[in-house]
Amino acid sequence: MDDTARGAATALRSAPACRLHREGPPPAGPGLLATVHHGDAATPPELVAGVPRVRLRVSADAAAGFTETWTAPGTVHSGRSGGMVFAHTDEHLFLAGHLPRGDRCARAVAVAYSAAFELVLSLGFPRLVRMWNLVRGINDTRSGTEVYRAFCAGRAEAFDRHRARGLGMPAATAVGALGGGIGFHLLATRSAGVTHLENPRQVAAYRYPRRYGPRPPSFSRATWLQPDPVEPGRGVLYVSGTAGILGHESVHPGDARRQCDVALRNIAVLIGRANTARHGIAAGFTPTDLRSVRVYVRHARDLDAVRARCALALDPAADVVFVVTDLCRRELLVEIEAVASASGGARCASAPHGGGPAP
Ligand SMILES: C=C(O[C@@H]1C=C(C(=O)O)C=C[C@H]1O)C(=O)O
Repeated sequence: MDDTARGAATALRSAPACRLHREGPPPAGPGLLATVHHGDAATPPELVAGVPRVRLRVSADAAAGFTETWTAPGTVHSGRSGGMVFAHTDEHLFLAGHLPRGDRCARAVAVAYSAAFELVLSLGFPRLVRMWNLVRGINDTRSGTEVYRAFCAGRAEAFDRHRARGLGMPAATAVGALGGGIGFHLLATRSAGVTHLENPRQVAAYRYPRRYGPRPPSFSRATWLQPDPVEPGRGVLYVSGTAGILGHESVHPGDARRQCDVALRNIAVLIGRANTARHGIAAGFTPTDLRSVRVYVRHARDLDAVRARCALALDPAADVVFVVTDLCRRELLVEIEAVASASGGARCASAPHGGGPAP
């Protein structure tokens, strides 16, 4: 293969890329898999000019809105099925679905998520990489069970049904939303290497004890996507929403600043070389490598303190958005998700582990 052909082949074996835009939706470009608007209106996902469009209402402050675009190299095909929309290249799939407001019980979630997993499998993308779940009234207990707990029970049932067909639990986020019922979107891949990571500082979420709900949450702490089997050091690490939880317990109730520091330290250990090596991944990261960072804050009054703590740990060049919304446990005040990429070569292979403030 000459250099040009090798370059093209490498590009085609790349992970989906996320960009955050604060100035409204960007013009459509090649390889656009989806746009996700975080604004003042929630609508069921739709195809606009053949591109999946998700509109979420996460924040009361419309001025805090932003648009996220997902791109992947190659020709994009898109479609609709059973109220869901999707787009894929040969290698990567984006899929979005929605449950109306009245359907936040375990049964409805199990049905909707099972349908999504069926579609993922029938389209030929059996490796889940990343999932987002935006849940209206996530801490609402008026039905007798907290909405998040009912959501977890339904989602766990959907994973149970598909486990035998090889569907693993990917990195995920589940946070509150102000509009819609439950909106979800996901990334999956056909054949790229996928490794799900756990964090030595935290009990695996799928092993949380029963006191947090009848079924534990179904997600991994991070997922490493390695597009090319012969380039083990090149890939993307998708970091789940990470909060101030040690073991399985929320720490520092009422103190957003200290919860933020614990979340940052959790991420530092999760993505650090000691932990990635333990999972057989040939790249390691520090918090300054994080990009497409999303910081969810329960109360607007904590924004300044959380911003200041994040500024100490993150790279000044990182794209960071702050979203004010509810989180999966009432006592949690801050949660952080992000992406880290490695282009292969010495830098990532030798990156030190750790970084960020101590808990
Ligand atoms: C913060 C936590 O969980 C949150 C809930 C998730 C889910 O249920 O998918 C995923 C990540 C976080 O958004 C945690 O348990 O550590």
